[in-house]
Parts: sequence; structure tokens; C-alpha cells
Amino acid sequence: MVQKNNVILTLNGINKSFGAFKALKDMRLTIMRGRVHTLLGENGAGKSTLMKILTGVYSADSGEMSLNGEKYSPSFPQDAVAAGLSIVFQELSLVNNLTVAQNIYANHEPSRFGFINDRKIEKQATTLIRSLGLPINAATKVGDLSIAQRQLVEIAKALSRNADIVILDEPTSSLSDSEAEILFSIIEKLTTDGKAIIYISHRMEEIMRLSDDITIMRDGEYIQTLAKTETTIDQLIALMVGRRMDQIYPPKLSVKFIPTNENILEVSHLSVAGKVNDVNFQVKAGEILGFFGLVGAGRSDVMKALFGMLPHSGEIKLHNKSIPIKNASIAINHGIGFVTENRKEEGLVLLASLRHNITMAALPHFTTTGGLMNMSKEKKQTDKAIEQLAIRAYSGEIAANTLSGGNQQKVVLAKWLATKPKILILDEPTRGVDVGAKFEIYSIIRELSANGTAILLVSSELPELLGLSDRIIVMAGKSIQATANTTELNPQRIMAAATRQL
Ligand SMILES: Nc1ncnc2c1ncn2[C@@H]1O[C@H](COP(=O)(O)OP(=O)(O)OP(=O)(O)O)[C@@H](O)[C@H]1O
Repeated sequence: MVQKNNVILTLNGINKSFGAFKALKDMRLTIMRGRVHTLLGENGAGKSTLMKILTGVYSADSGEMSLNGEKYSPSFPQDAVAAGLSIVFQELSLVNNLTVAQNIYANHEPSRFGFINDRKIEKQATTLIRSLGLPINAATKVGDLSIAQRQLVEIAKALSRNADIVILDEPTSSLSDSEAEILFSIIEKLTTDGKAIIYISHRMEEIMRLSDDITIMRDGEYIQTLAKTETTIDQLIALMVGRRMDQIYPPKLSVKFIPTNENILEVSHLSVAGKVNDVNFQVKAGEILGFFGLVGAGRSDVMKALFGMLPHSGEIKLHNKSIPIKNASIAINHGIGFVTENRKEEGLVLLASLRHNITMAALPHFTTTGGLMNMSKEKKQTDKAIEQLAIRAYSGEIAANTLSGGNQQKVVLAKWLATKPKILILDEPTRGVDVGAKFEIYSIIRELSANGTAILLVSSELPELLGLSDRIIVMAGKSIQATANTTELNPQRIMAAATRQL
């Protein structure tokens, strides 16, 4: 019989410091079989660190863990896997030039005499992928997949080990709604089978839908564990940020520039081979133009083309002048900034300091008349960004990879703010960012728009698009399906256009 609702894992008195910084203080957690247990906390609260201790990536400075009633102290990730724990990390860890099947079975391939049997693992992977209902081919190279598809491969990889405890760290942040539904049904099946799920997410609706239990963490400390049935989103947010939040979308600010009727950007017949088909739109100074579409609709490729990262045809006019944007430096020189959806590959130099990352796209703003770097100006900008975006870092000199995921996202935004862009492209700017920090980012978007920056906002979160945009373009199948003022749109019409049922 499947065992449910009894304790499988306990953590007690867990402490962990990085240098002088205490990331976890006397943290505790109790996980039950057959239930989804969500960890909730602001960016930098310590959720991922706790999961790394649980899965043998880090060792705790002190504290105790027990699994199935026995002392559990993994020294390496392999120990955690052997003990029945599997984790899907927030940042992807797949190898691009291997196939989906090879990635799923990396390190535990069915091999004979030491030879990896590619055909066999492809067959096994296909069976697994089908049983999970994933829209992916086992023989495809991972490098050819979208980020969403890669995330689904990560999930398949974690499940291929048949673990008793599955840890999902922000698994839906790059999934479309329909892909997230696939994941939710997988989770339901796993819990029915008596597996325990530890779930990390910043999406409150999703948390309320999926969770059985919710533990709130703040500043590395345990705050409270609540059953989903006995709490509300408002209560959870208040416990998490330590204050009440009455609104999440800041109102429009009054315009602080002289508006003209001129289009700051005009895109005509933009096409990218196999990715974008004849896209046309305009945007005025101070306007926030939202882009909605399901994964693969072509939104991010439009943005990459505009930023000179993809070869394209068609015309891009800036201030009524045709500009061939052949590479990113031409885009930057013409005042375009780009917060990419993939911060790890395109947004940050992870080993460089926050100061370097924040100033690197705007070096001319930080050089002296003699052409030398003006370090004190750089430092000032970095400190300002840390404060303005509430980046959890004790100094601008630390490496970007020591920040939590959500705080790294804020550094990418800070980097483009430093360029003082006239047009700012934001591709999923709040991915992995907690509710309090989302409000800070939305306020900055409002402020930029009030000062005349045109914003192109790509987001898979409909409430975010509806809450911020002046107009929304809906894309599907590589082209534009609908453009309308936000006041004329509702979620049903947008989804109808995105699924081409208009
Ligand atoms: N290797 C490291 N070196 C130094 N500091 C670290 C390291 N790893 C994590 N930290 C710090 O520990 C704190 C907790 O980070 P952690 O990644 O656990 O947060 P999180 O709750 O998962 O946040 P997010 O929601 O943004 O993913 C952060 O302040 C982070 O900067």
C-alpha cells in the first residue's frame, strides 16, 4: 500500500554561513510523504541554500537531518541521489551538445561492458517522455530546444531516477501555462504514488493551487509552517516580506517629458528565417508595449533581432531614420537596452563583480575625459542600483554568482538602467523575482516610462502585462495575431489570439 501523510524527512537547527554572512540560522523543516511542501521566501531568504544542503552540494555548519527515521548527512550529490532525493535546479544544468536522452541518463546510463548504448537510452527516454506527456523528442540535441523545453527535460531527468523526494526549484518560471499544466499533473501523480514534493516558487496563485503545506522563511530563518487550507495569499505575503502589501501594480505616473506624436521605434516587415514572420509595430516615447504569446510564438526572437543578435530582414527605424542593426553594439549605441530572459547565458558575467556587471554595457558613462575608468563613479552607480533595486548583496565587489537567482535578475536590470536607454526591451524581467521585489521593478518601469523611455515588455504572466502595458501585441506561430489597447483586452481575448482561435 502507498504510504502517505507520514514524516519522511526532518531538518533541525541547520546553520550555514558564507564567510561572515549567515545564510541559514537555526532552520528547520518537516516533510511528509504524498504531500507538496512549498518553501516561500524573498529572494535571498535561503531556500536554494537549504536545498543544496539537503542534496549534498553544500554541507551545513551545524544541524541534523533525518530521512526515513535515520540520520542523513550526504557528503556529495551522489549520496543524496542514492538516498532517494532528486532536484530540478532553478538554473539549467544540461549539456547543449548532447541529446535529450543522453542528458536524461547522463551519469546513470544503461551500459554494457562500459559502452553506452545510445539506441537503448533513446528508447528508455522516449518511454519516460511519453509517460510524462512531454512535447519533446528524445533524439533532439538540447542546444536546439527552447528554454521551456529544456526545463521539461530537467524535470524528466530528475524523475528518471525514481526518487522518493523530488525537489522543484522554480520549475514553472520558464514554462507557458500549458506546459505548467503538464508539470502540475505530473506532481499530482507523484503525490498519489506517495512521493514527497518540495516546491519553491514565487507565484502565489500556483502555490495556493498546488501546495498542501507551506513553510515561510525570512532572512535565513524559519518563520512558520501553515497548511494551505488555513491560510491566504495576503497572509503568506505579509509573513514573507514582514509587512502588508496592498498593491502590486503601481499606478501610472504623470509624464515628465514633452510628448510628441513621433514614433521612437518603427518596425516594418521584420522577419527572421524560420522564427519570425513579417512583424510590424511602432512605439512612442514613454509607451509600454506588451508582448504576449505562448512559448515558441516568436516574441523573444523579435527582441533578439531588434537588438542585433539574430540576422533579420525588414526595416527598423529609430526616430524616423532607418538603422541597420547588425549587432548588439549598434543597438546599444542607438540607446537600446535588453534584459534577456536567459540571464545565465546572455545577461551576466557570473564570475565578475556586481560593479563590473552593472557598468559593462555603459562604459562611456564611466570613463574620465582621459579615457580611464572612473572607479568612484562606477561604485556610486553600483551602490545606487543595490539600494534602488534592493539587491541583497553586502558589497558591489562580490561575484555575481554568489547572489541568489532573483537577485541576479535584478543585477541584469541594473546593468541596462545604467545605459540610460531610450528603448528598453524587457524579456521576462521578473522571472524568479519575489513579490516585494516585483513591485520595485514595476515602479522602476513606471518611472522610466514617465521619463520618456519606450518599453517593450515580453511576459508570460498575463496579470503583469495587463497591469503595466499601454498596448499589447499577441503573437502566435511566428507572427502578430492581434494588437490592441490594454483597456480593450481581457485574458480570454488574449488567450484566444495566442492560440489562434480569434
Ligand atoms: N556560494 C555563495 N557564496 C556567498 N554567498 C552565497 C552563496 N550562495 C548563496 N549565498 C547567499 O546566501 C543567501 C541565500 O541565497 P539563496 O540562493 O539560498 O536564496 P533563495 O531564497 O533561494 O533566493 P531566490 O528566491 O532569489 O532564488 C543570499 O544572500 C546569497 O547571496
